[in-house]
Amino acid sequence: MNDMQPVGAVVPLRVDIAEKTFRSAQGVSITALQDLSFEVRQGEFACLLGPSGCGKTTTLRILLGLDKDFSGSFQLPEGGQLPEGSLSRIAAVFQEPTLLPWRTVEQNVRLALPKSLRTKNLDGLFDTLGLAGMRSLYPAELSLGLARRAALARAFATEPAVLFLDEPFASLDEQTAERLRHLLLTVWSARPTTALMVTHNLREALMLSDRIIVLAQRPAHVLGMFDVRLPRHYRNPQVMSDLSRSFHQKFPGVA
Ligand SMILES: Nc1ncnc2c1ncn2[C@@H]1O[C@H](COP(=O)(O)OP(=O)(O)OP(=O)(O)O)[C@@H](O)[C@H]1O
Repeated sequence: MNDMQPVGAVVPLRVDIAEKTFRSAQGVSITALQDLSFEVRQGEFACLLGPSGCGKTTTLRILLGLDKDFSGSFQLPEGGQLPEGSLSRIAAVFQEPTLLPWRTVEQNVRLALPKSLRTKNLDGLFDTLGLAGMRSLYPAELSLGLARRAALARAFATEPAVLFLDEPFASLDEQTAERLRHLLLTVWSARPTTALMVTHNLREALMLSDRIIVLAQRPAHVLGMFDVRLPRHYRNPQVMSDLSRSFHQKFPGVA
């Protein structure tokens, strides 16, 4: 667990999805999730790790309220100190940064805020993410890495109770991805909100997580948990290699 006091959440993220089946017009059914149950504790950073096509994105879409056609239930973190006028307790970062092309970086971030907070001081957040000099640029002027940073800034600016990330560093070169992982940790550690990130990168999961939720092949259900109860600054290359070995002993053939 992180050392900082978690903020913004007083209940865990609790997921109990009995079943999610996609049905095509031709009558073909694909059951993506079955008996998927797990919990992410308050202020914890968890990763959902599983093979391609097992149902990770489907799970996030349900938790984000984008797909209501499933059986089961879930509970999102709530409560805590909501900034006055705040609308959203949920923030999400996707593979595609989904920035509005006709708005600057700063406008993209501020538009995610409730009206009463649009003038909030964001200097610290932009500085932390290395975006201080990019605030007036338009998305088309940004590299992919910078656009992902802007998407992170937009998510953290809202001070969410829960943060969902769906492979936010996919399709970046490894050096850029690594820099962004460190930036994500820095900005998250300043205000550790409950976070659930989808990845199929074990190293990334071991570096970022308090806990890894390991999913089986489709239909997704939990194979087991791997807790990384070690402060992140101790996770040097040797420790990471030991963690990776322990993970493979516990989950042979996964990742
Ligand atoms: N709208 C849809 N209609 C039909 N099948 C779908 C739909 N969306 C997803 N699926 C199927 O559900 C299964 C789970 O998909 P999902 O995208 O959740 O997997 P994933 O674990 O996120 O994969 P990846 O790691 O490759 O992104 C896959 O077999 C996929 O083909």
